[in-house]
Amino acid sequence: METVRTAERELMARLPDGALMQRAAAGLAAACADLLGRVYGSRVVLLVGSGDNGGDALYAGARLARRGAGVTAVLLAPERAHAGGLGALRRAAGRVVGAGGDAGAAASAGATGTAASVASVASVASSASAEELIARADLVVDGIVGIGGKGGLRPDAEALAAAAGRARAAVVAVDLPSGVDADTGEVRGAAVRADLTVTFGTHKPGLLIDPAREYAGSVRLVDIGLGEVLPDGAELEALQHADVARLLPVPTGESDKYRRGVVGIAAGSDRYPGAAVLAVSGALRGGAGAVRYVGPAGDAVIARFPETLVSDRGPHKAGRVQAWVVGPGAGEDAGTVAEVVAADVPVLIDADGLRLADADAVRARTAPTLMTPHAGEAAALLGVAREEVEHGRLAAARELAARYDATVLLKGSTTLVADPAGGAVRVNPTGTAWLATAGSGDVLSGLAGSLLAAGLSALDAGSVGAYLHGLAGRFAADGAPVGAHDVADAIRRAWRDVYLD
Ligand SMILES: NC(=O)C1=CN([C@@H]2O[C@H](COP(=O)(O)OP(=O)(O)OC[C@H]3O[C@@H](n4cnc5c(N)ncnc54)[C@H](O)[C@@H]3O)[C@@H](O)[C@H]2O)[C@@H](O)CC1
Ligand SMILES: [K+]
Repeated sequence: METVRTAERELMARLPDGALMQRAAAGLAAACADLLGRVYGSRVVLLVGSGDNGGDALYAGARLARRGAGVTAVLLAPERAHAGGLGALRRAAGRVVGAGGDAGAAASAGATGTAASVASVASVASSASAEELIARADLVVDGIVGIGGKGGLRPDAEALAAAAGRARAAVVAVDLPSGVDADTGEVRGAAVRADLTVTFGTHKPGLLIDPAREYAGSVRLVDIGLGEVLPDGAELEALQHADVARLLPVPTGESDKYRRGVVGIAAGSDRYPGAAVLAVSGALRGGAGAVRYVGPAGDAVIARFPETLVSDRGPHKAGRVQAWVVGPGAGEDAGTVAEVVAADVPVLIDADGLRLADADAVRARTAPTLMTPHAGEAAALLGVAREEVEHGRLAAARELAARYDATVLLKGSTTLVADPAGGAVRVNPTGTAWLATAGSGDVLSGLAGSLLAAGLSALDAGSVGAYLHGLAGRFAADGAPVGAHDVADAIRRAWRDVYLD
């Protein structure tokens, strides 16, 4: 968040005092009003911490109060609440209570002057009343902590977050849900669960990554003018349709099947022939001109996809390919994995291949390598618990990329693609929970491998593959369970959706 803070400081220096906060509060109040539908007569509770995040909430609350909402601010640290915001709310006839505070005492505090006087009147109260207010509210605004938050929520804040979670009210988070890490998406303790997050200036990386993404609800960005001062080189980026359309390999008049790239699939085993069929099904839809299959499941592959070039000799002898995919359903065939890893073309390593590949051999490769672990596989490679990866996806993807000197596509609730050279990590925006189905990863590895063979870089092949795969998953599911082969079938529709958009 240092980049955001620096940009804010730079912009603030050029603007009148408080201008940014006013922009933020105006956007926040508008989003709250949209969510409420009818502002007049609605009950709004503001959860107010001791920083500027609370200030945003107070100013937005004042705007809602002027439009006839009944607004009550619950102050976590009455003596340190944003004084200007508190004054504005008071002038708009809003009420103020301490976090443990009772509404009656604080109503009188609201009539008096400074934040300090609020502290003196509201400190006696029963903790039930703040929670009762929250229970009766139509809307709860979480201004406990924003990008200045450190560590998990403190116990009094945690109690308010829990009360908001139980309430029937809609919950709007200011800038980010309090308790989530804005930089990494990590959630290490209690955090507010929001229906909507109104974030200022720029998308905070954490809001795009699970588990934080789940806490954020839908995210609305309010432009406060930071764009002009934010440096290029964000830490995260998400491809859009137009980006993907530009990257899709499309044949020209000069193309023949070899120029379009041949992808080799070394996958499947006697025990798991299906993995080979699914990887080939993805590869056939990825834009390569031909798919070569090497392994013991040739009959099953040919039966389903007669266009596949099947070989039962090892990868070395299978004929020229522009990229290899190795690992899906490979069982214990370490020899094939080693042969592919030694090839001097781009290689995608997935599933069993990740376990079987020799780390030094992967690092020694000179052509690009794309590794596609899910959280469990990534955890095994890193030697940590699976939860460690799930809670810190960004760090795990970066760490693996650095250790293996490979591009890493970390699959899961939020799919990330990290390059070993550093630079922005790509977050896939198209994922869907329906893709958590057996064999879906095999389809993705074939698809991304095909894109590699067609000439995309490992970063582009991984992120375009994940994008199409996610979209295909959505089309295939359409609200009902899907099998991996349905996803493979829907890749063509996803491709058209992107390309013809
Ligand atoms: N700087 C700017 O130019 C702008 C900032 N804005 C708002 O200001 C926020 C940042 O404000 P601040 O830097 O004052 O920081 P915050 O308000 O995010 O939080 C800092 C305060 O919270 C307390 N705190 C820290 N960790 C806590 C925890 N775990 N539990 C409970 N309390 C904790 C600290 O003691 C400190 O007083 C942004 O998120 C945004 O909402 C907006 O008004 C837009 C403009
Ligand atoms: K917040």
